[in-house]
Amino acid sequence: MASTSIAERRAEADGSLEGWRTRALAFEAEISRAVIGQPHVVRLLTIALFARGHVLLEGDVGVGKTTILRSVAQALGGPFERIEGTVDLMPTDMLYTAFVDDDGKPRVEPGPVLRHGEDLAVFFFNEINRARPQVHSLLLRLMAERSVTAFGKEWSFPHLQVFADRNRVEKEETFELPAAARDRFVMEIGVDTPADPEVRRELVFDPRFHDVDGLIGGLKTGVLDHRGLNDAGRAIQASVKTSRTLEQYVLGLWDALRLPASVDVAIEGVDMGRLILGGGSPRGVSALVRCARVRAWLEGRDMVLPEDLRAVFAPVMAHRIFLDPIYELRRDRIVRDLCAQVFERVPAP
Ligand SMILES: Nc1ncnc2c1ncn2[C@@H]1O[C@H](COP(=O)(O)OP(=O)(O)OP(=O)(O)O)[C@@H](O)[C@H]1O
Repeated sequence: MASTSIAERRAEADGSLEGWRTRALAFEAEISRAVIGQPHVVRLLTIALFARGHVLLEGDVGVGKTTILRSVAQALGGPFERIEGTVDLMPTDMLYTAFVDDDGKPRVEPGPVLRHGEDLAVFFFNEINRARPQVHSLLLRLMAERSVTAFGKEWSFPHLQVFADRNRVEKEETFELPAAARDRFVMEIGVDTPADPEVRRELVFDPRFHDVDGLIGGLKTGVLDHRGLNDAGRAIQASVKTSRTLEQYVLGLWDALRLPASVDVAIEGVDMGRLILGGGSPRGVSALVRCARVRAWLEGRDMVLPEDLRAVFAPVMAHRIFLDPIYELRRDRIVRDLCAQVFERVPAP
């Protein structure tokens, strides 16, 4: 135990990528103390953090989405703000609050995005599909440019990570995110109820999991320094290599997504010739490679392998595939089959 912590401290002290990796694994372990049965989701969120991309979590009601995102914010440390999506939320509510104070004077105070100045580390948008499109477009700018204009000046948030969640059950009074907005999320991660009966038993019978504030409050904070993530992310991208054959493989996967019939992908009840309206932008495919590099690094390698692409493929690519509207209702199953078959049909190096 003692020797691990000395090794950890040494790794921290040298500030190298190996030190960052040690801390990234400690970060995952910390989150997994509060969030059980979701190692896959925790790994994907860590990859997104180091790929410097925003994330949308989607799942049934009460599967722990909020708990996961709050745990990430707690373990990361740094200023954290959260807003609830509602139908009457105005874009300006993200930026400032106007009210009449005790002396009857009008006052304007910074809202959640501006409250911590430019050091904001995590902005969590709860139930994003309950907010109206005007709010989405401000969020979009914040995500794409990490900046907003308010109080007559430009604010930039160089360390900002946006997390959003939406439940996939309720469709009443909700506003779907436009395709362009979804493309700005580096990943969309599906969260399901854990399948393991032992994990389910713990979730239901262990009172620790009934008290979210206690659960999250018990986590260490500042396991990663949010101010160093941009540099660490850049160093990972520069140091993890892709071979020429792997690059060919990525281009092959990309082609297969755009023209699935060309590699004999067949999905029951689907006319493969008309299924795809748009399949993966260059932004999407470069996000795939960025995330695969981070995944390789977390696994202790400096070379991307096909398994790294496979690990991040669906969360990075699925939401960027645009289908003919007649298939939208069956989207989840179709896109899952499509991604799986693309991997089967395109020969890996
Ligand atoms: N895998 C998990 N690990 C730890 N706690 C969990 C897990 N899944 C569910 N919970 C517990 O279930 C409860 C509901 O979780 P939470 O509020 O995070 O769900 P949610 O998916 O955000 O729900 P909603 O869609 O209503 O916002 C909390 O008490 C939380 O601690």
